[in-house]
Amino acid sequence: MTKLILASASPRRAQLLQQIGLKFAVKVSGVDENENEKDPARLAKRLALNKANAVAMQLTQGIIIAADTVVCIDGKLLGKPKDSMEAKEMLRSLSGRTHHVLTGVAVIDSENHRTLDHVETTAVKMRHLREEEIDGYVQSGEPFDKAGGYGIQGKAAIFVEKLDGCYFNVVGLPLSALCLMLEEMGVQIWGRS
Ligand SMILES: Cc1cn([C@H]2C[C@H](O)[C@@H](COP(=O)(O)OP(=O)(O)OP(=O)(O)O)O2)c(=O)[nH]c1=O
Repeated sequence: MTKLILASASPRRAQLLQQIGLKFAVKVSGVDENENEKDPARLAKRLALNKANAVAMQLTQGIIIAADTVVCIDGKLLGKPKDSMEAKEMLRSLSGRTHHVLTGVAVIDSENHRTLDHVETTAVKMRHLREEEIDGYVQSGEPFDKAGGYGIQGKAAIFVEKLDGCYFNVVGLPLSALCLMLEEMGVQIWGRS
């Protein structure tokens, strides 16, 4: 059976693959995420490809899965906040408005380097956030390893009013799109375990 390798340090991505019953190994790419690209979709795609390629180069067989999630509002990219002040600023900018979450996904067959990529976009509308809610949320520590400074799967669930698109894409891996890519790569999704 073809081996799957998740090129990610994100516990969320591992959990999402586990949720759909896939068995996989984890190999962290360690790629530098500082790319000089302002277009959100191009950035998410490039970083996903960089992560997948970095791991594919170290292997001779197996299908590599990598992803990168970015948050975008008013054409501005929001990465992971570096401190509380930045986390609060991000949340204030998302308050009462709709933003977009884009996840770039790359799937590479390390045997022949055949590559598939995809960018999935989800629109997320947050309700108005009161200043004390922003403070409390930032104090919880949840924002810091997450693009846009929030995790929809955690306490920030109560901030989300409406979502248009794939929920799992916001958490870090668009599962339905990913499975179509894996099938295109010849991976059988059902009956693997
Ligand atoms: C918007 C949002 C992002 N996130 C997370 C998903 C990603 O893990 C993270 C964005 O950072 P990424 O750089 O995409 O991923 P990562 O650094 O966590 O892991 P790796 O590069 O090794 O794969 O933000 C949530 O968990 N929930 C959310 O609601």
